[in-house]
Amino acid sequence: MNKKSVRDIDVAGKKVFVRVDFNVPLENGAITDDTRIRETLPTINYLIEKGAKVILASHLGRPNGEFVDSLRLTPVAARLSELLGKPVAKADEAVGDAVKAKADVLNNGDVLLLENVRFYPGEEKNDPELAKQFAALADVFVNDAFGAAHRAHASTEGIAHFLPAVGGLLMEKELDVLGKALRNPERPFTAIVGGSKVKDKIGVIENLLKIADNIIIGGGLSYTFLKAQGYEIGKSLLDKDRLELSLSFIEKAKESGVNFLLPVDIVVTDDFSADANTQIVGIDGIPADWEGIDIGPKTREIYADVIKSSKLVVWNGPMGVFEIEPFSHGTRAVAQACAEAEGYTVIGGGDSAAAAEKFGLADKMDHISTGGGASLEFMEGKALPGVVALQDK
Ligand SMILES: Nc1ncnc2c1ncn2[C@@H]1O[C@H](COP(=O)(O)OP(=O)(O)OP(=O)(O)O)[C@@H](O)[C@H]1O
Ligand SMILES: O=C(O)[C@H](O)COP(=O)(O)O
Repeated sequence: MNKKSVRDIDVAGKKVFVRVDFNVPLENGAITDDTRIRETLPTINYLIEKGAKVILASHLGRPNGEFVDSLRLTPVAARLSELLGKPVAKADEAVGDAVKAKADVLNNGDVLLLENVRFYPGEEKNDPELAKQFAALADVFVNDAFGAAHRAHASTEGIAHFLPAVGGLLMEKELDVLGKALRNPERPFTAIVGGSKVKDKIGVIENLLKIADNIIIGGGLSYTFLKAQGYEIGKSLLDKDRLELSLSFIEKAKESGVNFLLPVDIVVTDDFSADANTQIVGIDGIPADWEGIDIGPKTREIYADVIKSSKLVVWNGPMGVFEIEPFSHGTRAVAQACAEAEGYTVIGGGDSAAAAEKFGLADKMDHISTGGGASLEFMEGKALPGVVALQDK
């Protein structure tokens, strides 16, 4: 990282405002995956050991500038306290006199978690007034929220204009791993792009065409590419505004010698449910009233071979509707191949990370990013505002 990190500054006795990404999945108020909390422990423990007064801030969900009780950070404070093995004070607001009073009585090594920063309309607007109020709570700003680094918000970007600003250890790790992978990739470098949002993934494919040796396309994304080549895709997902662009990627890959892999067979279904009828068809055999839901067995084999013989694999987006068991085989095969690959495997957050976890293969991957959208924007080659705002080394 060409930005200063928490290791480059003196934090002893200082109040440190640490922006973390504790945007964890909740079900009936219980945290169902605490990865994002666990991944911030190195930074928090480092600050505790150095005698800093740690003030943590995060968003949770999208409350749109209003106080929403179900999106309070109370369960997160409890889980963090368990993980740290020490009490974590919790504020019911993120700014104001009551919060300031709580911050002012912290002893060295104490931890305070502020309330959800998105309860304030100024957060997502990057309002300098709100950023100033956050800054007034502390002496130093540490950004460890890689998952929110693509957002220019008051607690991720704005605050950095009012306090000395450095990166946390998770931020440093994410940028180093993803940066090293993409800037100087070990070859063959294989990028796997799946999922359902064609619009969101187009940018990443465009950038990958410049750096990858193999690009594997799967999931809902594939059908726009198949349709662009003239195949019938039935009721499968389609982004009809991006047909030409998809075709141009296939052409560009040919010109630049990139191996651009699309499915050769497909699992199709007549209904989006576990007990629906399914068939395996070639790409020229999708029935007009059925939809593609997973990659077929031949495709799985081809993709797995390419993945296993790669030196670097970066994966973003499932190969099919893996949440429904009969349509999970393609994603499972790709996850298994990543786990078995000799090379370095990086998962770009979001659903692919959830899939690897579900199949019990997460610990076989070399790096699972805590950023979904953030890792995607990073892979697109875009600057992340939460990183740009930090002090240069
Ligand atoms: N053939 C398909 N038809 C419809 N939906 C699909 C298909 N293949 C995969 N999906 C769905 O795509 C969703 C994930 O798509 P998305 O583009 O959000 O990827 P992602 O990996 O979550 O991205 P991010 O990592 O940025 O969060 C999954 O819920 C999956 O069920
Ligand atoms: O989950 C994420 O990708 C981050 O926490 C950012 O959340 P957002 O998409 O609501 O800004």
